[in-house]
Amino acid sequence: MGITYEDFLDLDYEPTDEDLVCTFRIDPATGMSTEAAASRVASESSNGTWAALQTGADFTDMGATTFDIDGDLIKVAYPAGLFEPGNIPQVLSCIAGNIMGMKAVDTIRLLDCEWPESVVSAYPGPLYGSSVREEIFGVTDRPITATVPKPKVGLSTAAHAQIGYDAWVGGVDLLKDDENLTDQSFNPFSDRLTESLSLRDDAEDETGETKSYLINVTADTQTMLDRVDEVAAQGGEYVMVDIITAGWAGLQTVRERTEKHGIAIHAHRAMHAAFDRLPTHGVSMRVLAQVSRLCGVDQLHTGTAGLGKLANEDTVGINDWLASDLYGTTDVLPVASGGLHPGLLPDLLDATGTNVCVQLGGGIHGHPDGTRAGAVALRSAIDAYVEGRSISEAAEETPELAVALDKWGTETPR
Ligand SMILES: O=C(O)[C@H](O)COP(=O)(O)O
Ligand SMILES: [Mg+2]
Repeated sequence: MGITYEDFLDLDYEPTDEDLVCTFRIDPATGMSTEAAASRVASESSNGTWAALQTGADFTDMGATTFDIDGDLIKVAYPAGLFEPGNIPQVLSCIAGNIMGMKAVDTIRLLDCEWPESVVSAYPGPLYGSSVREEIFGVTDRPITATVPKPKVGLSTAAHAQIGYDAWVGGVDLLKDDENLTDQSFNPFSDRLTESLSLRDDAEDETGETKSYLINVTADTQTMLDRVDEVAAQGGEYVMVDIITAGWAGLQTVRERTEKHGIAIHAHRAMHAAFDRLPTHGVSMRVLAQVSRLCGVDQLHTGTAGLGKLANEDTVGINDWLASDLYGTTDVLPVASGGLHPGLLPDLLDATGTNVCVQLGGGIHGHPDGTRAGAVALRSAIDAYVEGRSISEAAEETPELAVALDKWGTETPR
């Protein structure tokens, strides 16, 4: 039986509960009909190719079906049996593999996936999700907060830990490594872990509040596992992984190890914009977030609803999906980060709600009176929002917030 690409188009097909349904936006190549391009997408991403096959060999039909075409949007149904259980790299090699570069389409963007339970049940999902707020910090009614020491790299270990201390005693919950700080000579991983957790303990003693640290373990997989073990041995509650640059396979292996230690995963998405920034091509952040939830990250950067320094994106829509029911899979706590300062908090929290983590780097360490004042300004803005007080009222009671508002107002930085 020859397979030709017309075999992959059936506008009468009704997807089953077992199918993974993907929505793509396509721009057919010149001279190619939308139907032909849509069929090639289903073919190349499942079991077909450009030529009609005449092998004559028997095979299990794992072909996908394009079943809906609506303008430049198409829907493709994939049989669950096409996907190896628990193997995200293989799933993405199907639904975001060759089709991203094939000539049959000038551009193509994977917009959304509707995941069947049979695929989802093969993944661990998050260990904590948004319950990190209560389970780790005992917080139920406010966002948790984080800060990245700046300059993002180059600080000595002692300076990094001291900045963390100043932020913790100022009211911030989490110290966070930046995405490109791992184990460099100026700030070695093990030293940074030990010194930061030691000052974390001091800050807890001083404030009576739980404090924690998002240390970046990103590296080759074995090194990441060793670092997870090291964090666990030193009493850390989190690890941070640059999930795009570390890769999905590495993340899945780290997730297996964090399960053993009861450690939460903070997912930074550096390099995501290589896939999701162009509206006509690539893989949407919505799909990257879906895959991250299956792999089991607890916290994930999802943008700032257009308010910060990063390009605008569907932060709220992605956050809603991360909180949605997915056959009982634990949710993910969204992280708003990138160009935020206290003056933006009311609008941000109006958009995202308070079941989030809010990270400020420059918005704390750029405070005219330094890190501790910047942390006080952030925390007072958060507390005011939760208590229903306006930020200007809060500023009358908290001079550090007044100084931050005087410096940055409510303007969005670039
Ligand atoms: O890693 C991040 O999220 C950013 O580096 C945040 O830094 P910023 O708050 O200074 O933009
Ligand atoms: Mg950063």
